[in-house]
Amino acid sequence: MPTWWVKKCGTKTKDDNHHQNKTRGVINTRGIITGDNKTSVDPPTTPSRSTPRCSREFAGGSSSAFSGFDSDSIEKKCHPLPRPSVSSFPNDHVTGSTSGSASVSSVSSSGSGDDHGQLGGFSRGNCDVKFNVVAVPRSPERVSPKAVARPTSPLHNRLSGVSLDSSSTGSSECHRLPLPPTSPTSPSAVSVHGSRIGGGGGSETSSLGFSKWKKGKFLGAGTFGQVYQGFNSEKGKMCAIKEVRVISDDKTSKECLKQLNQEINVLSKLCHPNIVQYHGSELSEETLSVYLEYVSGGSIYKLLHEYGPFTEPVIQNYTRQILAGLAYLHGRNTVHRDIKGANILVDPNGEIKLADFGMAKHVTAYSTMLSFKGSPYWMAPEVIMNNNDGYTLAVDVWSLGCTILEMATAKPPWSQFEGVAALFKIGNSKDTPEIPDHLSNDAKNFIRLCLQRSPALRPTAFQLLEHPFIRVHATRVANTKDASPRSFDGSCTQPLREPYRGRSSHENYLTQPLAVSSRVIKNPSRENMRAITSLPVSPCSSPLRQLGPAYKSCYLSPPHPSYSFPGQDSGYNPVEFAVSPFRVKKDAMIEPSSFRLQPPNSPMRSRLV
Ligand SMILES: Nc1ncnc2c1ncn2[C@@H]1O[C@H](COP(=O)(O)OP(=O)(O)OP(=O)(O)O)[C@@H](O)[C@H]1O
Repeated sequence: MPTWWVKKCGTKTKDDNHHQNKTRGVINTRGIITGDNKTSVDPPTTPSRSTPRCSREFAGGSSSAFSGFDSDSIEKKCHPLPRPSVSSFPNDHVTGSTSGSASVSSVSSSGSGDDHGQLGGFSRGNCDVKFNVVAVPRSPERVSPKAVARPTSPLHNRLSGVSLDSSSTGSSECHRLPLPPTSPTSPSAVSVHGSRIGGGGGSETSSLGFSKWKKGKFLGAGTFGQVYQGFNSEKGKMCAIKEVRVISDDKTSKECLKQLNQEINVLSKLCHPNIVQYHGSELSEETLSVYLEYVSGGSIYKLLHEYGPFTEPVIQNYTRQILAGLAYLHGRNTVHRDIKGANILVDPNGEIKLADFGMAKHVTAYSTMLSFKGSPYWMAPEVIMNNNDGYTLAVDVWSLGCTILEMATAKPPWSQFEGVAALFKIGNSKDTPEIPDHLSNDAKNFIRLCLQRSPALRPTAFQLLEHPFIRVHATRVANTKDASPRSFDGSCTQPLREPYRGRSSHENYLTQPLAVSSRVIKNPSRENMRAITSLPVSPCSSPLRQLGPAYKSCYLSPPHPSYSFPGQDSGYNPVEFAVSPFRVKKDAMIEPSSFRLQPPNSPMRSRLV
């Protein structure tokens, strides 16, 4: 074990943990909601939410302002829906549009507009394929091929009044267009924008220009939209279609669009075997749809819910892959901000796919995030105690530690605490979550490293790839002659695919992280953290420090899972977060009961008001 692991570990004994546990109070569970089990529910036919279920941010005012998509950072730049751009594709890319339709580019995850260019050289099958958000005509008779050549096009009239300014993006590159679904519920999706989708299968647009992608069964509802299976009846390929209804004068819709747009902006630049692949997006008169790689196994949360805690080899295997995805993401100075079991998908071969990038954010060397985003139980202390200090990529490392505990126990850490009590415990105590005794020393050490309260002390995702807990497993996989997946026990799953051009081996991929442009991000030090503290004041600070007006319009992330087991009072109350307003009042720190339960069908999961 490298010495720095030991140094960083801040070795804790079992007794320490035991002592910490004794100091905790336990607040009972008040209810359970379904998480991924939402899939069994019929999808809503309308957005129906009068308020966002959860925007997962505390940034003031952002929930209602579609202009200025992201109010969370000091960058203060928008995350616009892409604006129309000239369509200059060859024949196989665009076959029709209307006077009211537009091909619009999706660029810039954060408005910072820097280093994404480095993605250009990477490819994973279909990764060189880019798509646009496409405004689709409402009815077929309005299709006019001439419209395709327009240099600009008005945005969808449903989005009038909504700032979709993308001037900050500075991109005018043309993207290939996605295949829109033809759906019984989406009669407008008749304009065809041919492109490859789902792994470089070439154009899947019929000669008539009609999409072969059909919206299929409802997979589940997230905070900001519904997810359906998509099927191409010609190719037999599947995708996941994430959909948000477009209602221009509806705050919920705006918030959902903002969030989905954020996801498009980030995902469209990523290409990695452990990150759900973005295929394209499409704006119709009624919906904004995002086409994603379909991952049929469901989320880690769902697996935990159905099968119980994972064994250590599985945890090792999954953690290695999550880390690989995170290292790639962080190498692009992008932070996920909502790492948790519910946002990590597993394919039938046990391959991990990070998903749900609605919270993801690009950070630069000169900026950091100051808003309050994420899911409470997986949230890093510095996020909760966001007292103008800001935070960086290390928040994902903390959340990874929480996710490992989640995999080991089928509960998130701190689940014995409710609402503000949990936030307080994470943000304002010196405790660390209990680490199950049955885990190996390597696993415990790894978790402790991730859960160091000081973000500066947390290893980076790159460094963690070298940890014995990961290395042992990675070596075992690399040495496996028959690399095909044989079992689901974590010991013999498919090795990571070659993700980048020019990289020759899995080992190489694991051990040679991409260049990180920011010193702050690559190896956050105290010095860097000090630099961060000099940044402008956050519009929204910690809910534990200042329970004032700044929290109006701020939202907490839904802690998706309903971890509760027979005879077990976890204290983790998903209802609080999943369906009820999460009200933080001045007395909330003292009186957790100020979190009020809402009717189960309440549209909003959690919200600070
Ligand atoms: N690419 C995908 N392939 C298969 N299923 C998916 C895919 N993306 C999402 N899902 C499923 O769709 C459902 C909704 O996912 P979504 O990411 O919108 O929200 P979530 O992560 O469940 O919740 P939240 O947005 O509140 O974090 C989940 O059950 C998820 O497992």
